[in-house]
Amino acid sequence: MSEFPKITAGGSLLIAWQLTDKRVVLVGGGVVAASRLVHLLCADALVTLIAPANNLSKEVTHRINEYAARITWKDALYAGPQDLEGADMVLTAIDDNEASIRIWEDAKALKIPVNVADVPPNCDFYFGSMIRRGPLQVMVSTGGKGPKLAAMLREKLEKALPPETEQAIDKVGKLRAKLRARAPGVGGKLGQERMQWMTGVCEVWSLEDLADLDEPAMDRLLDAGWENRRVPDYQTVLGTGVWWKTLQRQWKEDGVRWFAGGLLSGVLLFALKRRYIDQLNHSFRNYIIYNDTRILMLSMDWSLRTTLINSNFAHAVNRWQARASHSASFDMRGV
Ligand SMILES: C[C@@]1(CC(=O)O)C2=NC(=C\c3[nH]c(c(CCC(=O)O)c3CC(=O)O)Cc3[nH]c(c(CC(=O)O)c3CCC(=O)O)/C=C3\N/C(=C\2)[C@@H](CCC(=O)O)[C@]3(C)CC(=O)O)/[C@H]1CCC(=O)O
Ligand SMILES: NC(=O)c1ccc[n+]([C@@H]2O[C@H](COP(=O)([O-])OP(=O)(O)OC[C@H]3O[C@@H](n4cnc5c(N)ncnc54)[C@H](O)[C@@H]3O)[C@@H](O)[C@H]2O)c1
Repeated sequence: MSEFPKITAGGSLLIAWQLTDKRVVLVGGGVVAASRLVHLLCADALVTLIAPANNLSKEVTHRINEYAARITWKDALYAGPQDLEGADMVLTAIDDNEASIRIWEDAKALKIPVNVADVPPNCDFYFGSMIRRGPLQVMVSTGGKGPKLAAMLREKLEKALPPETEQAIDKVGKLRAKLRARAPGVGGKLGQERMQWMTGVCEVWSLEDLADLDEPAMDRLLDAGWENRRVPDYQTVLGTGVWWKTLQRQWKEDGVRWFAGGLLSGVLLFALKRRYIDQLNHSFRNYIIYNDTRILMLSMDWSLRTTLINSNFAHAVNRWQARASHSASFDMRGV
């Protein structure tokens, strides 16, 4: 058994190719070309699109207009190697096999990396199924074995990503830039310390904590943490503000349940009040005193109480009994 990880050969090299302002020639104007165009524009490439006007897909037409500054459109069929001059990458997505093979050969002669959609032997690199969440990009590749499965797995992974992923990455990016401003330079002891400290923050702070970082909190984290070469936790950096944050988070997570719970308790309380409290209230207010005995009368209305107090008691009780017999429950207690 080796202490080093076992190598699984036969895969692809998955890399994040930097295409900003590099020239990419894309041949074809159908739906596949449209999806290639999206990937290229997301990577800030400069695109030369070669495709005749008569078969342009709606999306490709839309992109040409939307990104006029980034896309140079040649309304023509692929003409030969001169079309590839100065390109850093070539992509084809056309329904003409022979033309595809010619483009592949021309690109090879010019040593330009090329992808011929759906023709694995004519690809220096394959596309994969992509997740894009702000700065986060995930590519699922099955090494050409099952593109549809790749797309389905991508959907599963997408659902598994925590919602604060994007923000957390953005905030870490800002924090790292601030850290570099305080401790500039490449390599050396300072570089080691910087990396150790950043690693510590990422390990100690949850994605949610990181996503919550604002400018002042970043400065406090750097003042208290980096300057002393230690990693304070979220609570320490936020101070008393942590209570407010916790409340906000719980509201975000559980707000709907809180609201429903509140509503339910309200309704329950209201019902209870009507059923018991009102009755009690009523009974305590509606007593009469007869021969020094306080007589409580439940569910007795005000008019009857007034009658009882103001008139002959026996007469009133008779009236009350008459009412009680077909309406309220009653109770008479000496208190
Ligand atoms: C991931 C994705 C990215 C993209 O292209 O942007 C992509 N194909 C996608 C969809 C897709 N492609 C096909 C189907 C039909 C169902 C099926 O066959 O499964 C579906 C499903 C659908 O359409 O839903 C047909 C197909 N594709 C290739 C062949 C040729 C062959 O296998 O020999 C054939 C058969 C043609 C035939 O039978 O005649 C070849 C390639 N397709 C690749 C990428 C590369 C390897 C990716 C990997 O390693 O997984 C590779 C090698 C080269 C390349 O094109 O770069 C995109 C999903 C985007 C998304 O939705 O997320
Ligand atoms: N990898 C994938 O995800 C995937 C999925 C489906 C299809 N495909 C393959 O990709 C290719 C394109 O698919 P599509 O659905 O976009 O096709 P499509 O028929 O919609 O479009 C083909 C485009 O290529 C253009 N074209 C044809 N010959 C040309 C040439 N010599 N020069 C310049 N432009 C030319 C046409 O004018 C048209 O705009 C097909 O070979 C298809 O099998 C790949």
